Amino acid sequence: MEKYEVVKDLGAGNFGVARLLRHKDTKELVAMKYIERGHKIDENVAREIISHKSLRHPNIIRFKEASIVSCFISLLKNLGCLYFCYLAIVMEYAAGGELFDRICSAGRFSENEVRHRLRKDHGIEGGIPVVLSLEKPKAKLLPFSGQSGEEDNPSDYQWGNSSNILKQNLK
Ligand SMILES: Nc1ncnc2c1ncn2[C@@H]1O[C@H](COP(=O)(O)OP(=O)(O)OP(=O)(O)O)[C@@H](O)[C@H]1O
Repeated sequence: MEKYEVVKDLGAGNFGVARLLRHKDTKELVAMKYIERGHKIDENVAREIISHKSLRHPNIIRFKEASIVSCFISLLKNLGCLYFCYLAIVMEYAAGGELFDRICSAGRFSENEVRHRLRKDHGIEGGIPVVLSLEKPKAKLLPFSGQSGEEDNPSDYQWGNSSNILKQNLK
């Protein structure tokens, strides 16, 4: 992980924080997600990593690598140190931000826009019935590589919880 330098914090989720990093040699931007863990990665996490690693699709954020990082934090007055251990997952950076924020600022998307997005980004033709049957998607989706750096490209965003938001708006 020494090959990356920190650019900025991206945000925090339920399980950890994400940071934007730059590869020191190639200058490639990546997102790194830190999840606090014990010494071992249990077999469920290992299975998640293996399945994410095997996903290769232009609409799915690309998994790059994972490793364990650890640090000691000194306590005051020689009380000793605390040891923290994190699972660090390096993945493709989605430069366009959160779809959730776009929905919030747009208020709601028109049916045409939803249809267009589902067809373009998810490859879903019969859009709305399929969205209504979706629970939270298992993977974060984006249409094409998020590394274009084009902040204004509405395609390069995280879908995260968006199917739930769409469900609420379409009721
Ligand atoms: N690959 C990425 N590219 C760009 N930004 C990202 C990426 N992954 C995470 N982020 C940013 O970091 C924030 C935290 O991400 P994280 O995946 O930890 O949580 P989340 O998706 O918001 O929620 P949850 O914990 O339920 O998965 C996100 O809200 C997003 O803004």
